[in-house]
Amino acid sequence: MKIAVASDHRGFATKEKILTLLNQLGHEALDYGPDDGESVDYPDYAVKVAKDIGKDAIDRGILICGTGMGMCIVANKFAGVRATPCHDDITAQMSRLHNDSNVLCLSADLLGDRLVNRMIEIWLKEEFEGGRHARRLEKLNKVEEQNMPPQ
Ligand SMILES: O=C(CO)[C@H](O)[C@H](O)[C@H](O)COP(=O)(O)O
Repeated sequence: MKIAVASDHRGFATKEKILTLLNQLGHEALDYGPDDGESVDYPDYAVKVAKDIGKDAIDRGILICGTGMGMCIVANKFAGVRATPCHDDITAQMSRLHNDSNVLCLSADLLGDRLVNRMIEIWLKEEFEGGRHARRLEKLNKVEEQNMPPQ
C-alpha cells in the first residue's frame, strides 16, 4: 500500500520510526513532513495527507501529533476521509472492521513504540466487514454530500 505519514513537532520522532516500520513491512511509505522537530502547526500537515486520500497518490494516511486529536479533527473535514483516533489494539482493529478507517491518528505523547507498531500492523491487516457497516457508511457519505461543498 502507498501510505502517507505526517506529524507535527510532537509527533516527529514517532513519524520517523513509523516510516521505517512501514518500509520494513513492504509498504511504500511517503513522508509528508515535517523535515525536523521544529514547532509547526498540525493543521498544515493534516491537510497535506487528507487532500490526497481518495486520489491515486496514496491509499491510506497516518497522522501523529501530541494527542492525535487535532490531526483527526482536521483530516475529517475532507470528503472521503475517515480518520480515527486510535489508542490501543481494539480501537485500531474496530476502526477498520466497522469504520473502514483510511487515516490513522496517533498520539506521540501517550503511546509507546511497541504499542504504536502493533496498532499499525493491526490497522493495515484488518479488512472492513461491510454488511450493516456499509449501510452506515452510505449514510455517512450522504451526510458529507449534504454538508460539505465539493472540493
Ligand atoms: O493534539 C494536538 C493538537 O490538538 C497536539 O497535542 C499538538 O501536538 C499540540 O497542541 C501542540 O502543542 P505545543 O504546545 O505547541 O507543542
